[in-house]
This record gives sequence, C-alpha cells and structure tokens, in this order.
Amino acid sequence: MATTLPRPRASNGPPTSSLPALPVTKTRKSTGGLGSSHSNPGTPRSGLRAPSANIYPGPPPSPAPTTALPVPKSSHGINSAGKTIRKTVSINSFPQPPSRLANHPPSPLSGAVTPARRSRTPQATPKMGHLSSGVPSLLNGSGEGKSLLGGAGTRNSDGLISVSSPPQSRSSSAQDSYSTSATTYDDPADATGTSTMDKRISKGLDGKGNVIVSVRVRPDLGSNNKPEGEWMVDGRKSLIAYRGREGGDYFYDNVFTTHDDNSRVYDHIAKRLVRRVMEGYHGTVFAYGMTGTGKTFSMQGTASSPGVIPLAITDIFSYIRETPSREFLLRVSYLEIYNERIHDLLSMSSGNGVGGNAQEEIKLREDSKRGVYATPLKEEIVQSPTQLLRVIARGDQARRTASTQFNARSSRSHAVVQIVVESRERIPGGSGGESKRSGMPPGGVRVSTLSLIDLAGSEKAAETKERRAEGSHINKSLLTLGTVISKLSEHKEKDAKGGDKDGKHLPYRDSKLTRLLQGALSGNSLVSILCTIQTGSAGSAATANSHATETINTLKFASRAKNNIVSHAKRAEEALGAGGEGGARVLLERYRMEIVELRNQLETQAKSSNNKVEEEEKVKDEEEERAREKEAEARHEEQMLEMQLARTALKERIDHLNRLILSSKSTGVNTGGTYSALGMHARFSQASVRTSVATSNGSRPILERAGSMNSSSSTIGRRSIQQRSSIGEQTSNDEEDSLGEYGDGTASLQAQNQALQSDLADKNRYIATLERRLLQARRASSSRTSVGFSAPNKGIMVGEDHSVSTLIKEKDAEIAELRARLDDKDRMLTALRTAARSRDAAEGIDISRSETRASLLYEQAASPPPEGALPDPPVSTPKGFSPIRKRTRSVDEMSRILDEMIQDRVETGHLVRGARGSVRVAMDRKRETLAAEASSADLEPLRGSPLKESKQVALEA
Ligand SMILES: Nc1ncnc2c1ncn2[C@@H]1O[C@H](COP(=O)(O)OP(=O)(O)OP(=O)(O)O)[C@@H](O)[C@H]1O
Repeated sequence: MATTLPRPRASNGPPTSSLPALPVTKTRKSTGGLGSSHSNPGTPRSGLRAPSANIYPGPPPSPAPTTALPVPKSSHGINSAGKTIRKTVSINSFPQPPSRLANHPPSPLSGAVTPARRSRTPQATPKMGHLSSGVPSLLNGSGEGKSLLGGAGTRNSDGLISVSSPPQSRSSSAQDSYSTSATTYDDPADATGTSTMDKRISKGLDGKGNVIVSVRVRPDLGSNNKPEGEWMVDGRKSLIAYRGREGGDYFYDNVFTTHDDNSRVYDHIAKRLVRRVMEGYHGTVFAYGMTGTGKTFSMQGTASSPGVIPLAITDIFSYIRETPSREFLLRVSYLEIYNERIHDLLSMSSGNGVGGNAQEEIKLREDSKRGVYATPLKEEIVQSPTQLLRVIARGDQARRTASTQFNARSSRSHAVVQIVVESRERIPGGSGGESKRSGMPPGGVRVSTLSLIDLAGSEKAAETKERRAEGSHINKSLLTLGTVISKLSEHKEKDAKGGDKDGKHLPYRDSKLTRLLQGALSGNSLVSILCTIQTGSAGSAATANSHATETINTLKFASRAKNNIVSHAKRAEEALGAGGEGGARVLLERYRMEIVELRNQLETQAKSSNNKVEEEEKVKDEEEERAREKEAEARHEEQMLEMQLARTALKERIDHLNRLILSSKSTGVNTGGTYSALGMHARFSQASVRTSVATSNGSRPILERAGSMNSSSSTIGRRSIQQRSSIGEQTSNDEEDSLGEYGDGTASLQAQNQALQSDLADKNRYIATLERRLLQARRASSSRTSVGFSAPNKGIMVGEDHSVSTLIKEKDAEIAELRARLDDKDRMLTALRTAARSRDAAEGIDISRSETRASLLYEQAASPPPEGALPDPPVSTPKGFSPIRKRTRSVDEMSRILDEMIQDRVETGHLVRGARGSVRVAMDRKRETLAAEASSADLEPLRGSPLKESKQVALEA
C-alpha cells in the first residue's frame, strides 16, 4: 500500500487528485459483525475508506435558512431541561475558576497575555450572544474570546453554513512532505485576512483556551427522513441549536458543518496544538461521538481527504525542517483499549488480537515524570513522515473493527497514537541565550507527547452478544470519561480550596481510558476535543429520537469538557544528562551519550588498529627479515654443502694422490735402495719394470697405478712447475750432489722424494686455490641463477648455461695449460737427468758401474719376478754375483740380451723400431693406456737414455 503524504492543499477544499493510501481507515480486521443488513454493501471491508459521498449525498441541497431556526425560548437559553441550562449556552460564557485562571500560563502563541479577561460567569445568552472567554490560550492567537454580538447577522442565511477556511498553501517540499502554514503563522484564523469571519477573528472575536472543544456535524445519510427544523448548525457562530425536546443552543470553540472538510477541521482543532507540542508542550486530541458519526473519518481521513493524524504528521516534520536550531527525535507507539484490555497495535503481527499472537499484558503505570503510561509498549523511532504514516497504518490494520447498526466498519476499541517528540538545541550553550524562534533556552532535552485518540463510538444497543460486550465496555469507559470530566468542576472547587490537589477522588481508575487520559484531563496537557454528531437519522421516528438523544448527550459531553477541563499545561522541563528516570527515557540524550561513547570507542579502536597495523607491519618486516635470513641460511647451507662436496671430492683426489705418492715412496722404500740400483735412471727402471711386467704377466694393477699416478700428476700437480723450475734447479743440483756424493742413485732418490714432496705441497696449494675458485665460481653461478630467476625463463637457462659452459671452458683451458706444464716438467726432468749422466760420463765415471748396471739388468731379465708381484728392483747385489763376474760377461752377450728384450717388445707391439735402429713406444699403444703413455714418455729419452748409454758404454767397453 502506498504511503505517501497528503498532497498540498491549495485551498480549503479537498484534494482533487489521488492522494496517498494513508491514512487507512477502517481497513482493519473485523471482530465479527452484525447482519449485513446494517452494513453498506458498497462499503469496502478493506482498503481505503471510500469517500462518504456514496453514503452521504453531501450537504443538503437547500440548507435550512437561519430564519428557520426557532427562536430561543428564553433569553437564558434554557430549555425545558433546566439542568442543562449551562450546557446550552456558549462554552465561552462559562466561568473559569479564578484560581485556575490565575494559573493559566500566558499564551505563548500570541506572545502576550490578554490584559483583561472577561468573566465566564454563566449568563443568559439573549439573542444567542457569546461572551469572549478572554482566556489567554496556548491554542489561539489572541487569547481573546469571541462574540457573535453584532455582525453575526450579516452572514448568509445558510443556517447549516459551511464557512470556507482561509486560503492556505501547502507548498511542496522535500522528504515526501509539504510545508503547512502551521510553521509560518500561528493561527489559521489569523491569516484569513479577507473573509468577514476572519476579520472578526482578527478583531479578537474568537475565544479559545488551552482546551478546545469542537463539534463536527456529519452529513446526513438522507435528508428526506430527517426531522428538519429541529437542528440548526451555525459554523460562523460556532453554534448548534436544537429545538426539539431538551433543546437549546450549544456554542463551542468550533462548529464544523457538513461542508467543512478534514483540512479545515485540522487547521482549527489541531494545527496550533501540534506546533505547541513541537515546542515542548504535551498535547492531546481526541474524537468523541456516537458510532458512525465520523470520528475515524476526522482523525484518519481518507486518501482524498487526510485527517488530523496525517496532517499533524506533516506539520511535525515541517516544523522540524524549519527549525534548524534544534535537533529532534521522534518515537511513536500505537495502542488500543479493547474490552478494557490494552493491546499494542505495533506488536501485533496481524489481526486484531482475536486469534492473533498472544501479547504480554500491557499495564498502566504512573511516575512523577512520565505521568500515566502503558508498559511494555513498543515504540518505534521514525525519521520521515512516510515512515511514521506506515507505522500508524500498520497499527490501523491491527485495530478491531466490526459492523454496527450505524457503521459498517465501526471501531470497537479506543485507539491511541502517541508521538513522543524529543528536541534539543543544536549547540548546547552555544547561542548563549534563548532561541528567538522557539523561545527555548539552549540546554537539555525537551520531551513532549502528542496523543491522537480515536475513541470507540458509544451505542445504545447491539444485536449480538459480542457487540453488546464490546458496547458495554465502550459505554462504560465513555461514561467514566464523562463522569471524570463532570467531576473536574468539583475537583476545581476543591483544588481552589486547597483540598484534593491530586484529584484522588476523581474516578480515573475506573476505566483504562480515563486512566490513560488522566494527564490530559487533569490539566497537564493542551487538549482539543472533537465531538462528532449526526443531526439527521435514517430509520424510524424512534430511531431518530434515540439518535437525537445520543447527539444531545454528545453535545452535553462537549460542553462539560469545555467547561470543566482546565489545562495548565507547561512546557516540559528539559532533561539534562541521562540522570534519573526521566533522563534515562530521553533517547536523544541517551543517543548523544551513546554517540560520545561510540566515538571514544572508535577513536580507541582507531588507535589500537593503528598500533595493530604498525605491529603487523613490524611483524611482517620481522617475518620478511626472518624469511630472508632463512633463505640466506639455506643458500649458505647449500653453498657449504657444495663446498663440502667439492672439498670431499678434492680430498679424495688428494688422498688418491697421496696414495700414489706413498706408492711411489713405498716403491722407493720397498726397493730399499734398489732404486739406487736404477739410481738416476729411475725412469728407465720404472719403464723397464713396467715393460717387463707387462711383457711377462701383463699385471694391470701396476700399470694402472702407474698410469693413475701419471694421470693424476698430469691433472693436478702442474701448477707448480714454474715454481719448481727454481726448485727443479735446486733439485737437479741436489741430485747432482747426491749422485756425486753417493754415486749409487740414493741421493737422487731422496732428491726425487723431496721434489715429489714439494710437488705434493704445491698440489695441495693448488687444490686450495682450486677450492677457492670453485667456490667463487659457484657463488657467481648462484647469483647469476638468482638473477636469472627474476628474469624470464629464458634468462634462467641462458644464465645457467653460460656460467656452466664458461666454467667448463675455463677448466678445460686450465687442464690444457697444466698438461702443457707437465710436459714441460717432464722434459725438464729428462734434460736434467741427461745432463747428470753426461756429467757422469764426462767425469769418467767408473765403467764398472755401468757394467754392474748392465749385469744387473741382465740378471733381472734372466730371472723375472714372480707373477703378480711388484717388480722387485734389484736392491742388493745377489749372492754369487760379483762385479768381477759382471765384468767378465761379454758386452756382446749383454747387447744380445738387450736386443732380444727390445725385439721382444717390438714384436709385442709395445715398441717401434726406428729407421736408424732406435726404438720408441708405439703411439697407438700410448694412446690406449696411460701406462703405455708413461712408458712412451719414459722411453722417448731412451734413445738417449742411460740404458742406451749404458748399452753404448757396454759396447764401448
Ligand atoms: N464528514 C463526513 N463527510 C463524509 N463522510 C463522512 C463524514 N463523517 C463520516 N463519514 C462517513 O461515515 C461513515 C462512518 O464514519 P466513521 O467510521 O468515521 O465513524 P466513527 O465515528 O468512527 O464510527 P465508530 O465509532 O463506529 O467507529 C464512514 O463511511 C465515513 O466515510
């Protein structure tokens, strides 16, 4: 259902175009109903209440002329019912108790207290004259009473006159609302300007106090049946005159004829009150009347003619919008009193409580600050007119209705909408004085309540039991209300005398309705009562009579109310802080404190979150740092592992080399000087040993070891050759010395050992260097790899390949260089040995040594070593092999043996005979095995070797 606000009223007339669905009238669930005979079949049971035009043809086509009114029977206006004499005169003529009058606050509306108030002493109303009440009022602009004396007769003859409301504008504005004149002028009547009536009002002819009692006449269903001539309704005079039994003239603050629409009714009965509520006064508007007379129609209205509630809502928000100096908080509750039980209409999901959800019993409580209030009651905070209207529409849906004799959709409960307005100066203490506009000092929160009450209609009889039960409750509560109002005058008198100030003798507690209205009735609130009547009646004469009686009762009630209820409403005190019960209820203050608290929390949270962020960043940094460290550690470990591996590999190689060296040594040691037999011809002896072994038994291990040694030396120990070039000289000198000293090659072996040791040291140094280089290369490679990782994949491959290939190339180059150096070294050693031998020869070395050697060789050749054993170089002279015998051996024989050996080698393919008779190791064999390579290397100098020399020497000898 659409919930838009009433459209702006261009004039007093009803809106012409479609209006919001709210207020929804009589769209409530029915509690049952009377026979359909009483209901208007044309009236929808749900949805918007249709304009009454279908039921009521509208104003009488020819309104009764004023002249048709019966002349009052007496100048006092007293009819046959003497008791009602006071009630037949204008309520404005009723006296106000002096004490009350003195207590009346000055009218903030007019801003001035009427200096002289006329007495309201009951008096006769000859010529139906009205006396000005002269009561300063919160609800009128002047506080002056009105008088219809003089000028009154100038009006039209339309007795049931409908006086047009002054033109007003409800201009469109934001927030689905529209501004009403309520916020721009104090009294709708004040702004009339042009009309005669309004001129009269502006001249102070309108008298209204803090309690406004108005009567609205509903259009009759059919003018044919109505007992014409008995009723006269004069809107201009605010007069209703009845010329029937118990007839009389009834004057009220406002009398609305059948021509007056809801807008005009609102403007006169509630507009000012709503404004006062916004300024901090409590206000109560209620509609009272017989069933079917238009209470709900007036309070809620229809889509095309919004009633008091929607128009009040519009004005509330208009006021808020136009009062920027204050901030407001609105909360709304909606309850009904049905069969003397209170129901929360906002807590009901649907239905009207009959078969609806069970509710916690709502009770009425009272405290000094809040007065009488219902609890527990749901209050909804609303922020827009639409929202507020929706809430109320929801409550309407839950309200109980039923069909009665006079109303197809009769309200069977009293419905109370309460809008609590909290307001506070925007800058507390900022302005330093009272707000010019509101006259309110800045400071605390002001809480006021607007109660809008649609009472259930009184009815004489009902046809069903249920209706009767409802009716009895309704009637009882309305009776109690009447009683309380009646007794208010007694109370006033007692109060004036200083007794019963609390009004304890008043039967407020006799019904929930009066208890709830206690605050308003006892004068704490501005009050506006709208009594609805219907002058005509369809049906029999009896019905018409009964109806007339009911109507008169309503008029009497209205008169009593106007006469007895005295409002001394004061602006609500501002609640400062949240202290006390009242303060705790002030949501605005609570919210302000909550906001402050939340802000503090927010700041604390912001701080802590900042700290948290910092801490998180710190932790993140630390984690990153740790991750980096871990990575570095892992890299380091990896490098260490690689180094370890490299070192292990190198150590293995060293061990291997050492083993080889030891092997060489052991050869030397094992030979126990046999080498000395080979002496300076170690190479030769080695070669011959290997040759012989290979020839005799082909012992691979030996060859392999020898090859291995050569290989090792060829790959490792080459770096120090240059260094050793000087050492080599030294060594050769040593060798020379040793040779010269001992002459048996022992010195040469030692020198050789020394050379090997130094070579080993060199190799170790070289290995260390290689380790370093390897490490550097790996680091470079890893850094290149890591750089490559950050680059595209291609980069990684290229980087790695490049580094590896470069490394390999470097190593190859190094190996090649070392090989070359080794060759140099070998050549140098050979040259040194040759030089030594040449020296020996030059110095005339004993030939016998050669012979001995030759004979030794011979012996060795004759008796080869056992198979598989290392060749035992001749370390000692065998028994029975004297030098003398050696000398006796013919050189030829020696030569022959040698030749045979050589021939044998040649035949086996180990040696190749040269063109000039020289021999050399076969090149292919050299390539085949390292041993052969070593042999080849050693045999090369054989051409000029000691063997050859010895052979030559032997031959020479
Ligand atoms: N001033 C009016 N102009 C046109 N139609 C009216 C007027 N007042 C009442 N009606 C119509 O009369 C019928 C009864 O009105 P309404 O329901 O407001 O009476 P009520 O006093 O609330 O009755 P109850 O006490 O049974 O709830 C409705 O259809 C309504 O439209």
